[in-house]
Amino acid sequence: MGLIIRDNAESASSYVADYIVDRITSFSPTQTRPFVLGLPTGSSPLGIYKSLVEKYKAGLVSFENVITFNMDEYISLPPTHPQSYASYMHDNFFSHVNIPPQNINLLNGLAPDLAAECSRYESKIAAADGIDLFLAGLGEDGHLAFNEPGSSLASRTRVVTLAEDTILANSRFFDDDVDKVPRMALTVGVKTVLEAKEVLMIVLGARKARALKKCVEEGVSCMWTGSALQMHERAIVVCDEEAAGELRWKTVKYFKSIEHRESGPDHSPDQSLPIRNDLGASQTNLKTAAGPLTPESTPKATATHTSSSPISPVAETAPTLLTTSFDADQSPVYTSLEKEILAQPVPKSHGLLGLLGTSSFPPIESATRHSREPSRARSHSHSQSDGHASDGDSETESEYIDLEPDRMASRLSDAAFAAEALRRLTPNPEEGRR
Ligand SMILES: N[C@@H]1[C@@H](O)[C@H](O)[C@@H](COP(=O)(O)O)O[C@@H]1O
Repeated sequence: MGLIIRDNAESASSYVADYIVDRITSFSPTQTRPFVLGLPTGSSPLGIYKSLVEKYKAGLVSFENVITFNMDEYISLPPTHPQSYASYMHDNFFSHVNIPPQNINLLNGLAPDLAAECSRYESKIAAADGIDLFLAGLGEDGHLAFNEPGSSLASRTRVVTLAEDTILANSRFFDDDVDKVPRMALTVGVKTVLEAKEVLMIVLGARKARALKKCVEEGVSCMWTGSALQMHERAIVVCDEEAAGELRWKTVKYFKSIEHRESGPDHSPDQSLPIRNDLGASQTNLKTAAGPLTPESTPKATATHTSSSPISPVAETAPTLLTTSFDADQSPVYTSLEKEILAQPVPKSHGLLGLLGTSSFPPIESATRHSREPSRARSHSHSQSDGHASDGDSETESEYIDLEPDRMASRLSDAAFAAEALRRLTPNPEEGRR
């Protein structure tokens, strides 16, 4: 899972809008091969819709061959109700762009058979060959779409009962009257979202900080269904500084650093946008653990090994070392990050110690009287208190230090080797200086 942190809601929204436009245009959708976009509602995506409308009006993107599937809808609100998600989508997006009405898919919260409505929706997504990019928001209680705490991570489109927290949070759209908020809804399932080829989640504002922390830094849990994105191989969370407010500094530093490392000082943040490449129109961005690759940072016509496992921020650094790209002379082609890593001195110690770097450990020191004394003292007082003497208890402190090399050398059968061992195992010279 990638995490993009922007200073404020506006720049986070603009990042997402740029990302979506880039995805659609690089896909080059046609009537027979449309781009399938999953869409959310709520206050968080409003800036994204505004920006998409502006880009459409500026001629930067067309929605003519885009099919949309919305995530959820309240049960019992007619589509014309100002707070229905159908109205929301019409007012904020659909009525401002060139998407054909037949390409718009919304759940019908008034359907006579709600279970059949849910099956119809899943079948229609499947018939469209799945969702290419699912844009999502995050509820204050960590919900993804309307998958409230406790929802199965294998859930599909279905009828749900809203949690009290959600009813309270969404009452702001219903004149702050909780009684006006519908109690039930239709929602795509967690699995429906996870089956999208790519997922982008927008998270804005301090009131989402706890949920974001739960979803990014803690384990995958049905109690915070947004955390399920950790299991998606192409999921990116885009948040503002306020939403990032409860993340650990280590997490923030890590995700910001990999963005910087990929873009470098001469590149703008837009460098993190998906690549347009010549590997085929449907080729999605080759995103390494260090963030989406960029045209400049990726040599043309090279294949890059990518990581596909849901891994922790710390573990994610490792796969970036394994680019398997070769130029015409069969020499490896490294990214700037890999060159940086390869330029680092090779650790001198062995195995795991070497991987961790020599500076992580203090130099190994020989045992001294100072370091042995406490354990001896503990052992001695213990034997006195319980009244049982062990073998070693009859030894004095100086006997213990002096006799240890003798005992080890005497176990060697080869006399010459034992003598050599004895010579080496003489007590620490520091002992004599004390
Ligand atoms: N069903 C929607 C969710 O899909 C959305 O993610 C959430 C967040 O809304 P907001 O962005 O207003 O906080 O709101 C509703 O509950």
